[in-house]
Amino acid sequence: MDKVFVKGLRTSALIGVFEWEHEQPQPLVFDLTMGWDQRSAAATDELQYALDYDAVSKAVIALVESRPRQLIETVAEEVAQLIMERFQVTEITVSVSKPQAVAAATTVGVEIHRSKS
Ligand SMILES: Nc1nc2c(c(=O)[nH]1)N=C([C@H](O)[C@@H](O)CO)CN2
Repeated sequence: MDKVFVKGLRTSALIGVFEWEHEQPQPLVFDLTMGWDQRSAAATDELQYALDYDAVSKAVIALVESRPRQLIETVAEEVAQLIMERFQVTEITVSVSKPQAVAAATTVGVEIHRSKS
């Protein structure tokens, strides 16, 4: 299937298992790859037939910054479910990186893939 992607989407989140992590926001960075048939958008040249990556990005930032969570797995799943429901996406890969989590690593994170069969 065709894809629409968003890479390196920066958010500021209260995220982590430690108490201080719920007081001090830290960056979470998202890579999203979404299945989307591009033919209608290409044939009409109209945004209404495209998966609007700007609207997707704003929705992800609003969701991530809406409340504290412990695990990045939780936020990855919530992002996948939100995009699938709100934007009628049937297939998505969500990668979440937490660059300040492990001092010795450039970044750490999780990646999930969800699809509606
Ligand atoms: N698989 C995960 N491992 C860990 C997480 C997480 O969200 N998923 N979180 C932490 C802590 O919050 C850590 O980031 C603090 O540095 C540890 N392991």
